[in-house]
Amino acid sequence: MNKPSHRILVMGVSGSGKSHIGQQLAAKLGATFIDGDDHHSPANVAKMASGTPLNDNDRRDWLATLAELFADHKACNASVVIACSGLKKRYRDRLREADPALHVLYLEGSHALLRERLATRAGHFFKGDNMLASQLADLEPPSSDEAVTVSIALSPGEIVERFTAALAPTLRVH
Ligand SMILES: Nc1ncnc2c1ncn2[C@@H]1O[C@H](COP(=O)(O)OP(=O)(O)O)[C@@H](O)[C@H]1O
Ligand SMILES: O=C(O)[C@H](O)[C@@H](O)[C@H](O)[C@H](O)COP(=O)(O)O
Repeated sequence: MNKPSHRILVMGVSGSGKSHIGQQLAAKLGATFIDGDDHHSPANVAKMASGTPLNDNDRRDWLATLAELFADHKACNASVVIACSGLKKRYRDRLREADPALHVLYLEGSHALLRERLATRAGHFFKGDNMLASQLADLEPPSSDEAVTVSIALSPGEIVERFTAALAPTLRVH
């Protein structure tokens, strides 16, 4: 029998720690980590770099690409963690088309703490509070049925621990 594999979405607005936590989670699970940011089109990157938030239309092809990555890993019975804002329910539904058993970790934080985290992060194309405010406006937080929600005020290690503990029965983490 194949060993179990898992597809995991780490979601939240910019600055919530998706990349940082996603990498640690993937390392703990022996999964591949993919940063959704690396799959934006040049047009999307240019738009964000100019300080303009993305809209549904801009995100459509990007989500299709990430869904394909989930599907490819599922087809190979390979575990993968993808960091992607996944702000709206329908965006997550789009990703779940690739794997109905998709696990979701939602990183929840206050506007003040998110702003602080973004202010201390260097060398990233994301621009400013205007985009953070727009992402918070777009955000449709997942219900407890859809995701494990963990506060970003906790340490990265604790966040990973809480998520893996919540999913222990299905993830078979040792
Ligand atoms: N739980 C945490 N505690 C403290 N700092 C964190 C935590 N999670 C992430 N960070 C830091 O916050 C900043 C934003 O994290 P990042 O992973 O880039 O967020 P995102 O990918 O969601 O935009 C980074 O400098 C990162 O090192
Ligand atoms: O849905 C969105 O609008 C995108 O996810 C996007 O705007 C993202 O937030 C940026 O690529 C910044 O990257 P981080 O979210 O990693 O800061």
